[in-house]
Amino acid sequence: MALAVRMRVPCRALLCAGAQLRGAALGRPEWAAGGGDGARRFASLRVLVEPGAEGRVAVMKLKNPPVNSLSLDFLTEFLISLEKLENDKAFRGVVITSDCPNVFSAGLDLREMYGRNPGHYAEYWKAVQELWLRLYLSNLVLVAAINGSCPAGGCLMALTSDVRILSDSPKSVIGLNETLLGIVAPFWFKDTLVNTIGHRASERALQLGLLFPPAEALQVGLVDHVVPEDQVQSMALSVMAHWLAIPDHARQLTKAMMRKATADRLIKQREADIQNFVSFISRDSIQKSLQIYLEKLKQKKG
Ligand SMILES: CCCCCC/C=C/CC(=O)SCCNC(=O)CCNC(=O)[C@H](O)C(C)(C)COP(=O)(O)OP(=O)(O)OC[C@H]1O[C@@H](n2cnc3c(N)ncnc32)[C@H](O)[C@@H]1OP(=O)(O)O
Repeated sequence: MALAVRMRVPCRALLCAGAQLRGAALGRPEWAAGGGDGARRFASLRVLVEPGAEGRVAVMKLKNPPVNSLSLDFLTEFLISLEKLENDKAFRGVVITSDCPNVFSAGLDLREMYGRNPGHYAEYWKAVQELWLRLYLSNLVLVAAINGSCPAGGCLMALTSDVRILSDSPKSVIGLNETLLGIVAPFWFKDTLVNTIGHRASERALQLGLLFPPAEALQVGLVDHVVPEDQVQSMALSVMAHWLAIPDHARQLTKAMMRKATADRLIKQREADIQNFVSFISRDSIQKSLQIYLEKLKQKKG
C-alpha cells in the first residue's frame, strides 16, 4: 500500500484547483449527472463518461470535434473527469475512446503551441505533463479503444493505457510522428514508447516519425489487438473483464512497480522540462515549422 500511496502525483490538488478555476472562468463546470441507471453518468463539454454494462467500468468518450486535439480546455476537462473516476471507489476500470469519427485524437493542439506567449506555453505544457502522469500512474485499469487515427500526443495518451485495441481501418494509424513536424518528442514520450515496444523499434519509429497501420502496429507491439471497427468497444470491455479478474491491490502495486521509475524521471524535473519546452517551442525555426505544418493541414482540404 505504501508504494501505491507514494505513487500519487504531486501538486495534483493544485492543478485541479487551477483547472476548476479555469472552468469557472469559462462558465464551467457543467457536469451533468444523469438520473436513474445513469446516476454515475456525467459529462462536461468535451468528455462524456458513462457506466459500462458491468457497472464497475466507465466508458470515457472524448468529444472535442473535429479531431480531439488536446487543447488546454480539453486537457483540463479530461483531468477533472479522470480524477472523479479515480476518487469514486465504484469504478475499477475505464475504457477511453473517441466520439469523433475516424479519429481517436490528433494529439496536442497545434494552436496551443503556435503564436502564443511563453506564459501560455508553460501553462499548456504543465497540463500535458499532468495528464500523462495521471494516466500513466492511474490505479484504474485503463483500456484504450482506439477507433481512428492516433498520432503523436494521441499515441502518447494511448500508450499510458494498460491495453490498446485498434480498429482495423486504413485511417487508424498510430505512432509518435513528431519529427515529421520538425519537433522532437520529449524524453518521457520516448520512455513511454521504449517501455512498450523496446529500444531498437522505438529508435526507428521516433527518428522516422512512423505512423503504423494496424497490422504493423500489432506486429511491433504498439497495440495489443486489432479488430473490426464495430468491435473495438466490445473487445475493450471483454479485455477489461479479464484484467478485473485480478485482485486490485496486487495488480495496482505491480503496475506501480513497473512504471514508477519512468514517472519519477519526469516528476523530478518537471519545472526544467517546462522551461525546456517553452524555449524550444518559442524558437523562430520551430514556430516556422509549426506554421508550415498547420498550413499543410489546411491545404489538404482544398
Ligand atoms: C522539448 C520540446 C518538445 C516539443 C514536443 C511537442 C510535442 C507534440 C506532440 C503532438 O501531439 S503535436 C500534434 C501532432 N499531430 C498531428 O500531426 C496530427 C495532425 N492532424 C492530422 O493528421 C489529421 O488532422 C488527422 C488527425 C489524420 C484527421 O484528418 P481529417 O482529414 O479527419 O481532419 P483534417 O481535415 O486534417 O483536420 C480537421 C481540422 O482539425 C485541424 N487539426 C488537425 N490536427 C490538429 C492538431 N493536432 N491541432 C490543432 N488542429 C488540428 C485541422 O487543421 C483542420 O482544421 P480546419 O480549421 O478545419 O482546417
